Amino acid sequence: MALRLLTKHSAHLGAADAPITAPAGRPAPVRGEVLLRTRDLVKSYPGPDRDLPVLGGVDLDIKDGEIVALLGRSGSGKSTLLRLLAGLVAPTSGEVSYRGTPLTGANPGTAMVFQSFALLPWLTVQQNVETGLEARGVPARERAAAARAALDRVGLDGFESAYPKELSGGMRQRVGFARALVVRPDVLLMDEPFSALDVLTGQNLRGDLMELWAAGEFPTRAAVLVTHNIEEAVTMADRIVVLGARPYGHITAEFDIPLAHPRERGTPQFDALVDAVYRTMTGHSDGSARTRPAAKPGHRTISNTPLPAASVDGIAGLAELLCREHGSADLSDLAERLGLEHRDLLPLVAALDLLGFAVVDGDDLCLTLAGQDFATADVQLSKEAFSAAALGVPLVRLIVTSLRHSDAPLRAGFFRDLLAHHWTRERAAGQLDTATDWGRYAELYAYDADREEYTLDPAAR
Ligand SMILES: Nc1ncnc2c1ncn2[C@@H]1O[C@H](COP(=O)(O)OP(=O)(O)OP(=O)(O)O)[C@@H](O)[C@H]1O
Repeated sequence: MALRLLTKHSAHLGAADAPITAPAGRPAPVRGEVLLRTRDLVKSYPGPDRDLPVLGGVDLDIKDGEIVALLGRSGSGKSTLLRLLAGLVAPTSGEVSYRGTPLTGANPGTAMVFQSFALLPWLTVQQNVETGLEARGVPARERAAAARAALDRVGLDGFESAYPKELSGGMRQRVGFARALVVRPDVLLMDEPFSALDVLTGQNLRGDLMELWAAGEFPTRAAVLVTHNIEEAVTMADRIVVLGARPYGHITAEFDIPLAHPRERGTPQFDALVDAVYRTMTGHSDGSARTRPAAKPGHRTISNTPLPAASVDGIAGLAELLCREHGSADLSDLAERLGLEHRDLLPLVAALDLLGFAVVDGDDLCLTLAGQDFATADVQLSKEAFSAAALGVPLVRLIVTSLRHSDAPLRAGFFRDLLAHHWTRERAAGQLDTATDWGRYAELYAYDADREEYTLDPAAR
């Protein structure tokens, strides 16, 4: 379903159909003017015994005319930053301002599109779109016309009286976009808006939106997109901001994307940008002129070495694949051949790197000798290679040494609490799951899931 470009085809002529000029009461647009600004933005959430930092000292400007993509590993604070820009959560310290005025509540210049669509199931499509305007006190008649126009704009003319459950995922997200665009926000904030859609539906919606944007018919002045998908970011954004997670969310790199729209995957410039961003996100960038590489980790501790969500099976699968590729492979090629997104490979690549089984060299992932042993030796030797590597991982080592100093089994809660000094409960639990899987396979310790207890394997004494 293609979006209709209202100014050319619409039968409805309401407030939302007007050509894009400054809405009444707003200053006239100035290309490049800073619309949103954060300075030294810090956000922490309360932890069990101290505050857990999520974002530390973020300085970001969103300017008139640009689409900015926020990329970063899970937990780097992308969604938190978006919610701070929307004024939906308050900073712990530092400032968010809209057109020079510090926010004290919800940002009047933004509207949000959510991954989960967030439609109200008991309201019709038309009523869902009107909610945004209702909250801003727009009179009923004007509201109805603007909502119809916004629905037409996103290709949903004729679905006004349908309920969300009657629509496909792609159509529901079109309603999500109509609801945000109907208020003609200065800055549209999008939190992984395509990731709940199947690939083709997402591609179609993305293409339609970019068509409107390129034609200057998008009723917003700027947009911020949170995504995990590097190709999506390179397709849509004028600028990509990469957030790093250690020890808390901060900007590690920025990339300008100077390509004209529509952008084609597979062109050398497009692929080079995807690779450069990918290298930065995996922490192995020699970088573009604007890239600041992440600080080198020093001594490894549980606070600076989070475990990726990678199972032994997944790690072995990737190592075996590399063996079949004669020990190394171009990561972009590999992801494409496997039909994966770049991000799907990231935890496995991080795990191979952490275990010393592979190194990232430029665009290539290369097995080390230890990695070859792990992938090719018989089961016992492969386990031994894994066990030796796992003992170099701080959390696994902590569990083993704690058990060696204890005569009795140790509770998982003990390690969760230690991790919770540095990570949120959710991330601590995820890391402990990985450490459990790795240590069990390595025959370092056993884990009783019912009792939530670790016991040292006799061989590891
Ligand atoms: N309301 C909250 N209370 C406590 N911790 C929170 C809250 N919201 C987010 N966090 C924590 O802040 C960290 C950053 O979360 P956020 O959702 O912003 O990251 P993200 O980069 O968007 O992650 P993802 O890509 O997985 O969505 C996470 O560790 C998360 O558990």
